[in-house]
Amino acid sequence: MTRYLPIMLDCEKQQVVVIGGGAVAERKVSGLLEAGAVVKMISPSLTDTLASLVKKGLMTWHDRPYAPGDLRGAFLVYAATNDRTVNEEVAQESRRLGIHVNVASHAEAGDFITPGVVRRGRLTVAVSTSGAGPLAAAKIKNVLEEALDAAYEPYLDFVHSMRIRIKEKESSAEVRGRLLRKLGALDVLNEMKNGSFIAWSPEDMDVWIADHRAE
Ligand SMILES: C[C@@]1(CC(=O)O)c2cc3[nH]c(cc4nc(cc5[nH]c(cc(n2)[C@H]1CCC(=O)O)[C@@](C)(CC(=O)O)[C@@H]5CCC(=O)O)C(CC(=O)O)=C4CCC(=O)O)c(CCC(=O)O)c3CC(=O)O
Ligand SMILES: NC(=O)C1=CN([C@@H]2O[C@H](COP(=O)(O)OP(=O)(O)OC[C@H]3O[C@@H](n4cnc5c(N)ncnc54)[C@H](O)[C@@H]3O)[C@@H](O)[C@H]2O)C=CC1
Repeated sequence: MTRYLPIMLDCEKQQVVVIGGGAVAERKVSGLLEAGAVVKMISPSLTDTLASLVKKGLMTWHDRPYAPGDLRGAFLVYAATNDRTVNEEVAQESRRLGIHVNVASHAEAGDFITPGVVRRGRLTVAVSTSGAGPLAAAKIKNVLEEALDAAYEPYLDFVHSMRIRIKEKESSAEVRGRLLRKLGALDVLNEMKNGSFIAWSPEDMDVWIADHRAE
């Protein structure tokens, strides 16, 4: 069994080449655009949704089959045609160029796979079965979708602003560490869940910081 390394990759403004324009490519593109990637698709046909993304200028499309040379300059590659041989060729060219590649038809030919994803603002939960059962991954994802409260989004926005403020204000690593640990223990998530949370002003944040600097 391949033990994949889960990492969070910053794809903002990075060019990603997707070969094939069917239902699978459409799903991969939706995740890529959400992550701010610049998508270039090469395929002799497109789903209606992909065609409308092209029309809106949200991705580019080359209306032809894959040809060697198409992957040059890519940050990542997705081989998502319904032709295993073509996907294989795409994987080989990616390898030669040292670009990581995802192969939709037979994952083992590529070197990364796509997890099911749940997002709540800054929170990302990714589910993978290491390729054992994509539908099982989707079902587990749905369980998490139900379980993860919408309040995680404002909660993490709050944690983020507090963390930035603490890092700006505190030059001592020891005090900073103490404050960040106390921030982690602050129970504002429940207040957000039950609607009793009152937003903190920058002054409120500074008062909390001053009150919690000491051991
Ligand atoms: C290995 C992986 C590689 C990759 O795609 O990156 C892969 C591979 C393959 N999937 C196949 C089939 C299906 N995949 C789905 C759905 C999803 N597949 C996804 C991921 C992955 N699929 C990666 C592993 C993830 C993990 O670790 O668990 C999800 C989670 C994420 C996403 O795609 O965005 C998304 C659900 C998202 C959601 O709903 O939220 C459905 C259901 C549907 O289409 O509705 C079916 C049909 C039912 C079935 O076959 O089970 C086939 C067989 C092709 C054939 O032989 O015909 C292969 C090829 C192979 O097994 O090598
Ligand atoms: N990884 C995953 O999540 C899943 C993978 N699959 C696999 O992925 C493959 C693709 O699935 P779908 O998108 O549903 O197929 P599809 O038949 O809807 O789309 C295939 C696309 O590839 C294009 N294509 C064909 N030859 C090409 C070439 N030489 N160059 C560029 N583009 C080319 C077609 O024009 C079409 O747009 C399936 O054959 C299956 O093996 C299927 C389901 C889920």
